[in-house]
Amino acid sequence: MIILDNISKKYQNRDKSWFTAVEPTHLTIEQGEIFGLMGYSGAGKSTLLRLINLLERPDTGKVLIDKQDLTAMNEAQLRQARQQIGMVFQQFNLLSNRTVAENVAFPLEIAGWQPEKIAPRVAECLEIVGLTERAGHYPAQLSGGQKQRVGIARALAPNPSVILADEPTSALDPITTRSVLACLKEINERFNVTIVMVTHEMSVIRKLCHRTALLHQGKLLEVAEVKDGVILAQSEIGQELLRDD
Ligand SMILES: Nc1ncnc2c1ncn2[C@@H]1O[C@H](COP(=O)(O)OP(=O)(O)OP(=O)(O)O)[C@@H](O)[C@H]1O
Repeated sequence: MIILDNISKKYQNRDKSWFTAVEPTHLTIEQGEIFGLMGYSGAGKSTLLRLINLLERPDTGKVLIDKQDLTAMNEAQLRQARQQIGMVFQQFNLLSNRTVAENVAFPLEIAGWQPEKIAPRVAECLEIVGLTERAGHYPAQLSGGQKQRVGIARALAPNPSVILADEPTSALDPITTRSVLACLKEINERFNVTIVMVTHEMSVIRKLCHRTALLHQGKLLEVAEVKDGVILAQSEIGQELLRDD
């Protein structure tokens, strides 16, 4: 369902030399999977995630989602295709001057939903994440876990087939992390939404993911299965990451 075909990304350093953040990578992520991207800091995890929805443009290769080639699209087509792809951020990225309900409504307004369809969809999404009671509150009045659940409701609102999550629980304590992971898992199971998630927390991969990619210095070392909460990594770096955990 998501095919990354030979994608790569370089950045230019201040001295004009080039730094490769993601080496040419081929990766297939199945519909309905919860797929992890793990690796040490600087491995290229966030860059790879942002290449999936073309927040970063790849230098080489193609990104195919549901057989649509995002890399071949013009801006208008890409805007349309991105409605299939929600995003959840480590620091939530909520609009502080909008209420919870207005935050969740935001992507629907941008996508041009008919006004009368927005309120019921917002109510539905807030119910899914357990925040119906907080609809009229502002982000500053919420706990970190509640803010992240608003972020998840916002990502879910346009009915995406894919949610990209960049360290969604890194700013949260262990108990709040558990409830946010349960929320993501429920969304995956109920709506068959594919979730691709960057995390440096092995426990998050163990609890949630079906498979995980292991990245190191911009290279995809392996794709490991997660079976009964055990990450079946074969590579040396994979073993090391698991030992350090
Ligand atoms: N916009 C940019 N310009 C220049 N270099 C960048 C840019 N974005 C990322 N990089 C570099 O690319 C490399 C990979 O970064 P990336 O954020 O993808 O890694 P990561 O695995 O997510 O790391 P972390 O766990 O620390 O967030 C890093 O060395 C980073 O400094």
